[in-house]
Amino acid sequence: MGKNTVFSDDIKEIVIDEQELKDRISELGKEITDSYEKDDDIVMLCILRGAILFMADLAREIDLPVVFDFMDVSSYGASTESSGVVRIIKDMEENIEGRHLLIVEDIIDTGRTLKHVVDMLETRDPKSIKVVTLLDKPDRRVQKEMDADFNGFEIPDKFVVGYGLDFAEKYRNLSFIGVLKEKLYI
Ligand SMILES: O=P(O)(O)OC[C@H]1O[C@H](OP(=O)(O)OP(=O)(O)O)[C@H](O)[C@@H]1O
Ligand SMILES: Nc1nc2[nH]cnc2c(=O)[nH]1
Repeated sequence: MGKNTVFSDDIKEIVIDEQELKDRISELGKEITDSYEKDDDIVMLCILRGAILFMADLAREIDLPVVFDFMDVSSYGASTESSGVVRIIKDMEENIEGRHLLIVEDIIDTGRTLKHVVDMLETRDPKSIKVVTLLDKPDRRVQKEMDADFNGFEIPDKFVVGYGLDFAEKYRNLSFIGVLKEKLYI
């Protein structure tokens, strides 16, 4: 398991290891770079808190000038099941009217969080909205139309932690994506 030995006893399974994350994020950076023009005005919006590590690594693989912004949104609380109620805890700061918006998510699960964020930001008249997600759980989608423009990995219907994703705020600093042992959810 290498780093993060403090969590070794908690992990049942590694779903995506550190090298696989690195390689795919590098490819995503190229795909995103190729999808814009060199002089496009792009705001990269990190959806806190889960997407923070992905945003940091992805931004360095995008060969375009980008502006960073952050929005804190929460729907899971300390549970592994979405509450269905999406709360905006902190709005973004940039004015996105007439600019290209790239939303950076760690995971699209039911799609409720993304739907809420996209619907809200569309009213601010950006020139375009694209979404990049590291992980996608298509089997869990409630909001069927909520697919990303760029998608790192499709994963099965398992609650995952690591590389930004938490369970009750823990495990975000794991360098891989994994599944916890069942006893920890009790
Ligand atoms: O597609 P959905 O079912 O809406 O789930 C996806 C959202 O759930 C997680 O956020 P969470 O509310 O756990 O906040 P966090 O990123 O601060 O951990 C994750 O970061 C996504 O934003
Ligand atoms: N940590 C974590 N947060 C999520 N939010 C939606 N799905 C997930 C998941 O599998 N893991």
